[in-house]
Amino acid sequence: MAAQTGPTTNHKINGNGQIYCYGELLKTIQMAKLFEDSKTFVDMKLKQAPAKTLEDFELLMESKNRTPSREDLQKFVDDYFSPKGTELELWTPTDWKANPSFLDQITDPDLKQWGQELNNIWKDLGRKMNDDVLKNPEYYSIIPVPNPVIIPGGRFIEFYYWDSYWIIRGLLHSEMQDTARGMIENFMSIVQRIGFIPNGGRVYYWGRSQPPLLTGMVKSYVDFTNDDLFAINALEVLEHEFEYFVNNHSVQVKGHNLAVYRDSSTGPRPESYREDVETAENFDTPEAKEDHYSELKSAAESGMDFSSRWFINENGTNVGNLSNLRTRSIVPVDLNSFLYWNAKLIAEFHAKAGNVDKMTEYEKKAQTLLQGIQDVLWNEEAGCWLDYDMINEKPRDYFVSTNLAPLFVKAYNISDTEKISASVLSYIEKNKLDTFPGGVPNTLYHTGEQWDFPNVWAPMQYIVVEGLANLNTPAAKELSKKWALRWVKSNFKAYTDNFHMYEKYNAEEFGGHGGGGEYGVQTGFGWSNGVIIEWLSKHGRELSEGSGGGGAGTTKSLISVVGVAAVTIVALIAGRVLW
Ligand SMILES: OC[C@H]1O[C@H](O[C@H]2O[C@H](CO)[C@@H](O)[C@H](O)[C@H]2O)[C@H](O)[C@@H](O)[C@@H]1O
Repeated sequence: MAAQTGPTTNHKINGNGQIYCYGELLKTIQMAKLFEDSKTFVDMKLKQAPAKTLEDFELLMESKNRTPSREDLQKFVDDYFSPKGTELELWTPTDWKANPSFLDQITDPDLKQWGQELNNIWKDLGRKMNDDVLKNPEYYSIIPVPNPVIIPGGRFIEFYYWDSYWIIRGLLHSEMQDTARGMIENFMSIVQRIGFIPNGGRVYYWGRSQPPLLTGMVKSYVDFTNDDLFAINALEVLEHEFEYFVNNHSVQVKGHNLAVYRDSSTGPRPESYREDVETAENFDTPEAKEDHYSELKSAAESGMDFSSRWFINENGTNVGNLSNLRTRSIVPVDLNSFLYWNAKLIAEFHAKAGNVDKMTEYEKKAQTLLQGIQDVLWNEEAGCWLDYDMINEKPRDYFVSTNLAPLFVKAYNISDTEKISASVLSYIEKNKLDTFPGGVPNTLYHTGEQWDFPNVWAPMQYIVVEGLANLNTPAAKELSKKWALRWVKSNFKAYTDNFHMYEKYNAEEFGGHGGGGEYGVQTGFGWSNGVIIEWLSKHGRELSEGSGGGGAGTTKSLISVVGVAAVTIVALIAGRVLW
C-alpha cells in the first residue's frame, strides 16, 4: 500500500499544519480566548491561502511589537477566516427510510414513536463536504473524504473514529447500508492516504487515533449484508491499520508485547489549546510541559478524555487531577482487547478468502495478544481484568467500564466461560454496579472529569451489556438484559423530558444527562442513538411487556393519562425502586 507509514508526516494533511496544528498563529489566537469554545477557531475556514495568511499574520505581529491586542487579533480572524462549518452541507442520506423494519420489533406505541424520531435524527446528523474542500483542501481543517458522514452532533460537526462504530451499527439497523458502507470506505481511504485513522475528521487530530474499531465496523457491515467480498477487499487496509497500531503503541510488560494509548504530535491539543497551556502551568520545564501535552493527547486517543482512569499520583493511586495524567504508562484493557479482536477478525476474513497462511498468521497474532491479556491484565484476586500501571508495576484495582471489555470481544479462553462468568458477576456485585438507576457509571470516582462518576456513556454501556450477553450463562444473560432495558428506559425518560438524545448520561439519576469536563453536555447524538436503535430492535418486544422489573409500557399508559409532569415523578421513583 502506498500509504505514508506513520504519524510524523501527518501534519502535512491538507498542507496547513502551521495554521491548524501548531505554530505562532495558532498559539497567539487561541491564547487570546476570542471564542467561548476553543474548538471554534480551528474549525474555521481560511479566506486566503495558508502562506499568505501566515505572511500577513507575521506583518501584523511585527507592526504590533509582537503583542497585538485582543481587538487586533479579532480583526485578523474576521478578515482572514470564515465562520466554522461553512464547508459542510446538511445532507439527507439517500438510503434513509421512513419505516425501517426495526420499528416492527417495537410493540409499545410510545417507544415505536421514539424509534421513529431517532430514525429521523439521522437526517439532522448527515453532512456532506462541499466540492471546494476537495479542490482547495489547504483552506480547511476538515479532512476530505469521498462520502457523506453521520456526525455525533453538537460541537462535533465532523466524523469521529470510535463514535462511528455505534453510529454505523445504528445505521445498519435502520437499513441504511449505503451510508454505513460510505463511512467505512471513508475510513479506508484515510488509512490509504494518511496511514492511520485520526481521532476525528480534522487535521488538528494529526498525532492521535481513537480505539481501533474499523475492523469491527467491517464485521458489522458483513454480518448485516453477507457481503463477504467487502471484507476480503478491505483486508489490505485492515492489516495496515492493525500494524500501525501495534508498531506505534507497543510496550514490553512482563515479557509481553502489549499496547498503550500514545499520541505522536507536539504541543497542546489545538482544539483545546488554552486549556492545555493552563494545566501545563503546573510544570516548570518545557520538557515537562511537553510530556503533559502528550499525556493529555494520549488520553484523548483513548476516547476517555478525561478520567481518573489515567491518573497516577506519587503514591501510585488514581487520586489526583489532570497534572497526574500518566496515560502512556497504563496498559489499557480495552485497547489490547480491541487489538485481539482485530487480529481475530482479520484471520476470519482471510479464511473467507481461502488464504490459510494469512489466516494462521493473524490467528497467531491474536493468540499472542490473548496470552498477554491473560498474564498481565486478568486479575485473579479482583475476579476481573484490570489496567496495569507500568510505573509502579502493579494492577490498577479501580472499576472502569473497560475492565469488562474482554467479554465484548471474547478475549478469554472459551473453556473458562463458567469461571469467568462467576468471577465477573461477583466483581459487579462487589462494586455495586447494579445499584445505579441511570446505568453503569464509567468509573466510581468523582473528579469532575467527564469520563468519571457519575457519567455513563452509551458506548461503554453497550460494551458491558453485550459482553455479559456473550458469556451466555443464565445469570450473565439476565443481568445483560436488565441493564439494556434500564438503559433504554432511562434514555427514553431523558428524551421525553427534553426531546434530546445526549452525548452522556447520569448514572445516579434515572433519565438524567451527564456533565463535567471541559465543554457543556452535547446533544444529537450519534452513538447514543445508535445504541438505542439497536436495543429497541433487539428488545422492543420485551420492553412493552414490562419485563426486567418495570416496563416502558407502564410509563406509556401513564403518559396518556396523567401527563408528562406526573410521569417524571413516577419514573424517578420507579427508577430507584423498580429498575
Ligand atoms: O474537544 C475536547 C475533546 O473532544 C472530543 O472528545 C469527546 O467527544 C468525542 C466525540 O463524541 C468522543 O469520541 C470522545 O470520546 C469524547 O471524549 C475529542 O475526541 C477529543 O480529542 C477532544 O480533545
